[in-house]
Amino acid sequence: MGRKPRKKDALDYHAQGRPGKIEVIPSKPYSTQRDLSLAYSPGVAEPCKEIADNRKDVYKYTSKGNLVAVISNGTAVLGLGDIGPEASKPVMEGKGLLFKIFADIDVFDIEVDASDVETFIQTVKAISPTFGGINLEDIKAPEAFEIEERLKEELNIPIMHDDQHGTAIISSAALINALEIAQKKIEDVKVVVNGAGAAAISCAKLYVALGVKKENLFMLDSKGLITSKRDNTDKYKQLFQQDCDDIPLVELMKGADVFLGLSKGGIVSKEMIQSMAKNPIVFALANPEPEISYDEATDVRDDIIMATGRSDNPNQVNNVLGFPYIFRGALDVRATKINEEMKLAAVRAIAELAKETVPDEVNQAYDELNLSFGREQIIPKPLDPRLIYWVAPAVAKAAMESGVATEPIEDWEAYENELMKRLGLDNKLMKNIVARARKNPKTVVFAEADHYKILKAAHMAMEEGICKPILLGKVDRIESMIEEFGLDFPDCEIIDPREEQHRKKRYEFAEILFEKRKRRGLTQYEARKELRERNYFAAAMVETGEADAMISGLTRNYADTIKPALQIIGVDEGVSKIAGMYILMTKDGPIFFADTTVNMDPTVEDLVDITLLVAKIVQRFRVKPRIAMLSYSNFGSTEGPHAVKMREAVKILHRDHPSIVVDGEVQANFALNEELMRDFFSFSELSKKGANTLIFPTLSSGNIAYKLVQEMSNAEAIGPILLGMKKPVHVLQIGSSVREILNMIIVAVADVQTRK
Ligand SMILES: NC(=O)C1=CN([C@@H]2O[C@H](COP(=O)(O)OP(=O)(O)OC[C@H]3O[C@@H](n4cnc5c(N)ncnc54)[C@H](OP(=O)(O)O)[C@@H]3O)[C@@H](O)[C@H]2O)C=CC1
Ligand SMILES: CC(=O)C(=O)O
Ligand SMILES: [Mg+2]
Repeated sequence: MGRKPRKKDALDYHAQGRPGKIEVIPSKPYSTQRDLSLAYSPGVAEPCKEIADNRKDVYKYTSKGNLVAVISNGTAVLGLGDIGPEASKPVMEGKGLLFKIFADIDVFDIEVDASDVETFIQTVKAISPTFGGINLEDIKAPEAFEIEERLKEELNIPIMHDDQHGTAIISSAALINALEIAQKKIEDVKVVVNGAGAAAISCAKLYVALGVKKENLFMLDSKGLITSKRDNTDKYKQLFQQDCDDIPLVELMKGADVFLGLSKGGIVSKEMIQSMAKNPIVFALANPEPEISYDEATDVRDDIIMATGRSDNPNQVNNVLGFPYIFRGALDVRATKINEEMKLAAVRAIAELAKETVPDEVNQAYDELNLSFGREQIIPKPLDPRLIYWVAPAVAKAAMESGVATEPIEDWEAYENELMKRLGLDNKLMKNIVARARKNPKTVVFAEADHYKILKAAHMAMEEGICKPILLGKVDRIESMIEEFGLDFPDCEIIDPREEQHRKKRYEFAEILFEKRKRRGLTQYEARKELRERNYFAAAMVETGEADAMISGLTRNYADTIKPALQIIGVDEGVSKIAGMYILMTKDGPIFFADTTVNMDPTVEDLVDITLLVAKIVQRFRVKPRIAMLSYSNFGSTEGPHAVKMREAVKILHRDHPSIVVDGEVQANFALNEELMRDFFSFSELSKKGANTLIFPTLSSGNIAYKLVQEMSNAEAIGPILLGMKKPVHVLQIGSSVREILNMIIVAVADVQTRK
């Protein structure tokens, strides 16, 4: 389980580079005079006139149909309370990010300085023509109810207050499944709802609609149980009032079957959980701190079915499972509202999806062998890619059946394909690798731990639960840096191999080196001397299994760093060449580049070996490699030596490894564009789907290419990933950033985990 992020890291994350989390990117060409005259005056007048004649054409000529406003006035931001519109902006940008990555919906986040209902409503109404939908967020009750009701009546685009309905939908899906596991009937259960705000009241309403009896539902606000005897409640709270005197939470919890917390963190005790009925269902959903932590609650009851709103616990009951897909479905049929039928369709879809066999990629993302429906899987995981094509079509269908869809879908198969495409592949690879790494962290030895960037990246990886670091370097220097930068490495070994206390270990390691090199001119004395050097010591730790992987290279040249690892660990069986690969995280998915770091001018045989190494690692990352052997020539169009050697390598690969999808020699634009391939070279496998793996004729072409792509498209480059070593050794580029080092650690851990 990952630790809570440090305050500084959270602040740096938001402040670094372009501040915030969202930017606007043009979706049309804009580089020529002609482009500009189409994009703006005079060309832009044409769509304006069309829309003036027919308002609906705004969907045809502008981004409205895929643009949602996430709007808040900052009066109930997470569980932080009324912190104002500016302070709510990080959350709203965060929602925008989630809308984009999970459902490809564009978002403008809008923070309105208006806590009075009327001003807020008028503001939203005035800006509503811009948007295809409106997601109201973090507005406190009871104002939130009136705001949503009025806007729904007065506007005819989908509007949803996420904290009310998103939460109600997800927690209802979770409740249905939890009750099934607990073998309890919804009409019999006693439910305690702590909190009587926007989220709690909406959840309670849906629970009652699903069968919970009102007399069995006890709701509390900050002043106690909602009863008919109180005069400080409002009409929304009164829906759930009990005709009795106040009963404190601690008493209400006794014998309760379900606890739903939508209030604030840390107000439920272990004793309260202890006092609940058999198989208690506890949804402690306050953010960021739940009413009781997952660990505390599961500590006292083995029979508990426990959920929180957090991503670092099993059963994340959070509206992120709902709002992206509910809006996706609503926008795709151009629904005029989000109605009860659509919400119930989402509940059913989410509840049912949790019972489906979990695809391997979801298991891999969470490093589980077999996630399956049960106490720790009452709802789907947020990274489950099926959510979009389960929930959005269900919502769209319900909109059509209930008569609020204005653009009905006819071809459902095509729609589902479109949804899958929308999801893209962009950073799924990394998300999956990180999630897997966190489940099974490995020991990584850092040969240059007395460098701030290494310490920082190692610390971040340790905090993320990705690795257990071993730090090599001058101990006093490392310790003073740890102190200076406010880091903290509990239970972490810090070793200076030169120190006398490590002589015995050094000599043991030296024997390994001596054995391997004694017939190549190395004396025992020299071997012992070499082991004072940290790269030798680190390599020996990996060789003996004291560490799982090694990372070095930030401060020394590549050849000097790799030599000790080659001498002590050596290359993998059957491997004659090592090679270096980069992963470029493009918006169309990861593209693998090789060889970018080791072989200057590979021969045909070298190219075959490199291709096989790359194919293997790409498969280990659970991506099916589609390999292009790149050139300036296409399938024999020129006879230059670099074109010929790529062609020859393809011949050998086709002959000896027919199962690998590889082709060439081919130019890069053709390799990456299946349509272009189809037009000219439809005989090639790459015409079915473009390449995701690029092999270059020389080190300079590979190295230049990845750096160009990295700089010009802002794609994140991960690497160089060293291929062909017997054990995981990864060599950084001199001057790598903290982020690049962190990515390398993640890859190193994945390398350990995916070796047989
Ligand atoms: N996991 C998820 O998906 C979601 C979680 N939430 C979380 O739910 C919480 C509430 O959000 P929201 O409904 O939007 O906010 P609101 O401001 O509308 O409601 C907050 C409610 O909590 C009550 N409350 C505060 N302190 C206590 C207490 N000590 N005991 C009992 N009740 C208390 C308030 O009481 P009073 O009425 O007396 O002021 C109020 O009814 C937040 O922590 C939020 O992060 C919200 C949406 C989704
Ligand atoms: C998850 C969410 O929307 C909230 O806590 O407010
Ligand atoms: Mg919210």
